Amino acid sequence: MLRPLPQKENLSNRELLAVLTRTLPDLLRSAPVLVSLMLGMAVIQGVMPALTILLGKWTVDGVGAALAGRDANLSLLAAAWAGAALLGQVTQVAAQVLQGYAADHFTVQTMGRLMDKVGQLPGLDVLEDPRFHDDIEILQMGAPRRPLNLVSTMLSLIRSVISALSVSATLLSIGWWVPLVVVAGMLPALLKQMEFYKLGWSIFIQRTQDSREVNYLQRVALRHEYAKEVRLYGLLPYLQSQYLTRTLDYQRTMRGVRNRQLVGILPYQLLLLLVTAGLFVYVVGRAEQGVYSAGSVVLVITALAGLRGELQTISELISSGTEHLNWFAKLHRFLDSTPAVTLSPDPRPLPRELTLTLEDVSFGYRDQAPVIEHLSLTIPEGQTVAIVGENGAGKTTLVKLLLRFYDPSQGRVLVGGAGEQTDLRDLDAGEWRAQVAAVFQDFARFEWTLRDNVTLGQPENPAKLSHAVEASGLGAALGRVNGGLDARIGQAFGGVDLSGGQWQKLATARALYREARVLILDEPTAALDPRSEKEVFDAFAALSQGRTTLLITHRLGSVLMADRVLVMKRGRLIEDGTHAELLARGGEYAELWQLQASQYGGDVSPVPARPGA
Ligand SMILES: Nc1ncnc2c1ncn2[C@@H]1O[C@H](COP(=O)(O)OP(=O)(O)OP(=O)(O)O)[C@@H](O)[C@H]1O
Repeated sequence: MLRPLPQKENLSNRELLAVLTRTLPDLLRSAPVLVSLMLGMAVIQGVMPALTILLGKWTVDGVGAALAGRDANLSLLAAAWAGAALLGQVTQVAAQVLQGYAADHFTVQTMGRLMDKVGQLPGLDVLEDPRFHDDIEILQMGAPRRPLNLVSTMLSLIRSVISALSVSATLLSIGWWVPLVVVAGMLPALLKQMEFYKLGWSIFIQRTQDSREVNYLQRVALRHEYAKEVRLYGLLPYLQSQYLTRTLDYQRTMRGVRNRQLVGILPYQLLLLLVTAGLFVYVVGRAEQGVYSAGSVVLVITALAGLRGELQTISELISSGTEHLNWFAKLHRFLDSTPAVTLSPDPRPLPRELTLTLEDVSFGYRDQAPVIEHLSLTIPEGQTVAIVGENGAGKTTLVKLLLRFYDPSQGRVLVGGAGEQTDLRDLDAGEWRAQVAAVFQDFARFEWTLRDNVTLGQPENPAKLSHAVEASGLGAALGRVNGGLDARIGQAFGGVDLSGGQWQKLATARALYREARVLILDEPTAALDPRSEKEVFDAFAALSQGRTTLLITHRLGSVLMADRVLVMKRGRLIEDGTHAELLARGGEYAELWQLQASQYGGDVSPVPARPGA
């Protein structure tokens, strides 16, 4: 039943480098002091291993000299050991403290960038684009850790490279060719290791895409919002088998990669072993001949072990750095996305009269077929208009165009009376939307207090609030909610759960509280019982006086509150007139009306008809 998601390509090395050269200066600019201090710690930590190796050599040679009765400044060496150990401890603690600061800073900064970007998207085109659904979730989850992880990885890489170079440099005391032989022996193993990491990463990428579906399966199996269907339709075995199939498949693939990695790297490890063993035998042999000191033997042993560890660390760091850079590539893609709906840089003033005009408007979502076609109509300010039509006719899409969530692909949406008509694209989107209140079909259920759910960030006006709560019918429902308007709702934070109808009343109260000049009601009473429906429509009828009201409804009885009815079919306006005119015409509207009237024994009206309607 579930289709596999399309696989995305792994970024090439050149692309990764481009992401890195954009990201690092960004991060450095955002916290120059912090990053510089962290860099300082990394450099100190980088030279520490070489210092320790040299101290080891000098100490062994010093002890040898002292035993032979020669002059050796052992107390100075002891002080140097203590100083190096102290420096190591201090830099380690300081690095951890700085990391804590950096984590806090980068989390706020990255979430801020994401939210700023969303603030620059006045429309819904980017957020509703399925190509960004995955990315937005991955970005949100990664924002608190990826920037710090990348900085830490880069600093650790710098530390490890310095450490590897300085440890190699200590081998120069044995011979100029020694570091070269060691690196030549270690490099093939390092490269092979990185190749395997890259393979692991590409499987991980595939897995991130897949994991959203696996997470979704887990959510459906475990969360309360799906529990009814899961039980009624016995979905659990299906969910379990899907979960197991996908997870076991991933584990199998990863096991294969791991095993191939372990076996594949063996010859290279063997080469490394030969080189280091050969060098060890050579140095010990030459020490026996008195060419090298005992300290030099100690130096070779510790330097070889240290170098091996550092090279292993470097390959791991490059691999995890690649992972973080892939996340940043997604961040850049989102930040660089150019929305189809853009803010006007120099918006024109809001017209005095808010008459709405659509001029030959056509629209299709993304590159899909048009869902609104050649729509032309005028809604004078103050008119109440009902929009009816079959499912998918384009009614809600029309509302999205009027709110400028999308721009028409063709034609214009204009606001204003004669002589002041202004294209919606030239207005300030925020100022225009402030004139509109809406009850959306899929309104948001914010899990806040009832009060915050109604006022939605506007200053609280007690008289307006109590009117909105009463007129929407929410007041009656409140009697059964402990805490009244201050009660928290929704289950996410242990609040009271409302019934579907109560939520709808709440959405209505929100629209009533806003007291806007244009009221949009998209199926506002679909979940209400007949008495509540009547009460809410009475409230709308009172509220719509003097306001432009667009009522989208399948309950044709409510159409009687409208001055005018628009009938849409397959994105086109096919009928336009009063209820009486359209009934008399005997077209689509009359047919729909008759159909519903026959179901309700002739009376489908929750509200008294408007005079003249
Ligand atoms: N975000 C979207 N992306 C792509 N297509 C969409 C999107 N929203 C709606 N559509 C499509 O646009 C068409 C019109 O949808 P719309 O929601 O405007 O219809 P409607 O008349 O309001 O329907 P209903 O009465 O069922 O609410 C439908 O075919 C729908 O599948």
